[in-house]
Amino acid sequence: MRVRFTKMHGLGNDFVVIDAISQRIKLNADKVRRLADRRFGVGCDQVLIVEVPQNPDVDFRYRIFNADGSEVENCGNGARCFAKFVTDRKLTGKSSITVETANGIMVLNVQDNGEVSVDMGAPRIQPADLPFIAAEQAVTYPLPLTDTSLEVSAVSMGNPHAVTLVDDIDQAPVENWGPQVESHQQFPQRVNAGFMQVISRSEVKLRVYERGAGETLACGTGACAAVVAGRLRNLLDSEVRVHLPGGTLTIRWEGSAEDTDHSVIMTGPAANVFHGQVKV
Ligand SMILES: N[C@H](CCC[C@H](N)C(=O)O)C(=O)O
Repeated sequence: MRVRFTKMHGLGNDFVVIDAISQRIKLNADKVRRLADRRFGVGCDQVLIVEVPQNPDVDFRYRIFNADGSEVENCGNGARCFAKFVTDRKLTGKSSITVETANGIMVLNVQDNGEVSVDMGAPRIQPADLPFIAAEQAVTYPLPLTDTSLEVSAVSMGNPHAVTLVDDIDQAPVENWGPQVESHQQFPQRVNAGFMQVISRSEVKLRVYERGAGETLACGTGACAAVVAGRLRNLLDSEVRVHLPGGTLTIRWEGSAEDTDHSVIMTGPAANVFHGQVKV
């Protein structure tokens, strides 16, 4: 079956986006892996499928699949690209769009300058929310690796994140620590591994070894989780510029360790790369 798609990216975190409203598509993990393959397929970090919502009060549903074929709960850069996709293709005339994902309902605002601001909802920091196996909830947890032990913060943005502070992001052994954290036995559903260098109370550098995709040039939920982790440790103010290898996101969160029930607001760009058709 031939399917129309749009290749997009959010700060270099790249996606194959498919309109499953005006075309029929049946995907399975093998087909996702083939689509995402950078040699045998189109190539991307995640595949995003735009669908009719199940909830009549919501504008769209969108599903998120990692390059390894796993379906996941949330994707920050993907949400911004989804908003640009449905706007550009006139699937909606709204600039404030509601969308349901496996994690719940989000509101996305397409701004005049083309950037998209997303209410990512409130973070969850109970270990069971990730899930993360820990004796009790804490701001940081020791996480033994083969040749060292990290101190991680555990934050769910609907999807799980383990955030580690590093002194120098460029020297951090992400290719060694990332896979060990991602598949650590204390994370039964695996985890996205974030490595954050704090520059100031309003600026950080971040690299993310993503669950199911490896190190990406940017991770939206990872940037949200990193700011939450930084605020739980009282290192960051409520608005932070997060510098990722692919570019910068602005993250706002008014919450604290005492009161996490505040939405994280992520703002950043979304870009088209090309349109195409592919046999799936
Ligand atoms: N790898 C993530 C999903 C994609 C998240 C990322 N691309 C973002 O922008 O948030 C996970 O397995 O939870």
